[in-house]
Amino acid sequence: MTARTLYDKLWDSHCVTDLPDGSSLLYIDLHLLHEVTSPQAFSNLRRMGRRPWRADAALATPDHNVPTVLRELGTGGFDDPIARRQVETLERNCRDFEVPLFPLGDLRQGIVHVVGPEQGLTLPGMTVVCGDSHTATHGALAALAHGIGSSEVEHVLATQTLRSRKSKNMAVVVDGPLGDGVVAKDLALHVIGRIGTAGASGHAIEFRGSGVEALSMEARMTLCNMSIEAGARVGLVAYDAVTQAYVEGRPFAPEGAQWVEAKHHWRELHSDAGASFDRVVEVRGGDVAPCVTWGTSPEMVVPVSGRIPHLHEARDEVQRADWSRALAYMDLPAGASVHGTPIDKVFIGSCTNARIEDLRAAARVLRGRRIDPRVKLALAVPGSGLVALQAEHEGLDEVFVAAGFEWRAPGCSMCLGMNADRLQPGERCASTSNRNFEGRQGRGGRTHLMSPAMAAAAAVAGAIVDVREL
Ligand SMILES: CC(C)[C@H](C(=O)O)[C@@H](O)C(=O)O
Ligand code: SF4
Repeated sequence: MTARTLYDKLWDSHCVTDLPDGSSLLYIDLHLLHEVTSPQAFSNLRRMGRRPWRADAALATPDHNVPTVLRELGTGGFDDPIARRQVETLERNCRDFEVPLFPLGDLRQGIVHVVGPEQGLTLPGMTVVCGDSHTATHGALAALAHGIGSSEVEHVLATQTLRSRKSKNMAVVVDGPLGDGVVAKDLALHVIGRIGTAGASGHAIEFRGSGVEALSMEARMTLCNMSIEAGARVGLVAYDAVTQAYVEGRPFAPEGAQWVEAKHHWRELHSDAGASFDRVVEVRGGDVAPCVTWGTSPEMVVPVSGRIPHLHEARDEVQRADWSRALAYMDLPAGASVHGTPIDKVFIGSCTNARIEDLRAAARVLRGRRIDPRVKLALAVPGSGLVALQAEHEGLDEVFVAAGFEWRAPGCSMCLGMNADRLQPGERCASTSNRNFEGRQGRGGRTHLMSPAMAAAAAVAGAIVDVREL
């Protein structure tokens, strides 16, 4: 048998049939839903008199537009009528269609991409979809996971299958461990800086090599989460002892004889020796530095000791125009160093960096320190109620609050401008999220993407600094 990649194996084991137009029908094991991309799907089902094919293979939780303070319906936080209606609609749809829901107030509620793995709903070898591009996150567990559109949400609900086209295989091979103070977020930004935001278009990325094997599950999720920012729909990491240890004992993970059998199957979830990749990108782990974006795309990124490029360094006219526009929007001069750029707000959260390890990393920097008076607002937003509980158990909330941060309730929060947590026009934010396009965190807001420890360091310094020097 020919050697197959992990992606090939996952594809083959879920392909129901190949269709005449070159696409295939894939069986979907887990369907995650949130309030923004599901209403239309449910209302179409209702109109057509259809029921979900397997409601128990779905899980819904509100995340994008939930307030992170005063969350009860009827209190001040929920003053946006559209947001409120979407959350109420999700609750009603889940009730009517018998789809399991972790509602607001449930300790298990949170950002879907934090909740799925945390609950053991996302398991190795599965296909996982959600009406959300950052579904790639779940690929860290050796699952074939990607975002789908609203009409596909309806299709998956009705049939438990998805029409899909196979991507090419790409390997990002990380040789050797990351240096001290350098984390998966830096690696993701480093790779995107090298290959660009379209660099992995049409490919499924498998992150591999000793530098990836050394990463924790949380870190692997951060890495896969940002595959979409490199143009890939899918990010993957092979199953190994780290995956097994993470999954074991989670609420929905298999138990007893099923656990033993599952482990046996999961052992195959890696690319065969000799499997060929259409594209290979090699990174030396030790070459990666803490990274910070300076522009309005994740590829506009430099090491924190680096400087913003000069316009004449652009590869062509198109890039020059993009850089010029980005610099005007960000109000930064070409050629300047990013180090020392003053910031107004700090956001530690999102499906990229709101897991327990991320909060621990930020708290380690903040312990015994205060945020700089120039910082108007610093938010720490755990990715789920259970992450919050764990953090509180470890006293991390107290570290954040003592440093001057606000400790908020779980949701997407300031990752995107869909709830009350926003930047004001012109404000500059050190953010652990994944997107920095114009207006992403609020109209006129300026985003600098970085790791949790770097964001914490920026909060303390009131400016972008290298966490390793703090
Ligand atoms: C709202 C949702 C469809 C969107 C996505 O697909 O990614 C959001 O999560 C984002 O990060 O921009
Ligand atoms: S945290 Fe941000 S990136 Fe993740 S799902 Fe929410 S809005 Fe999208």
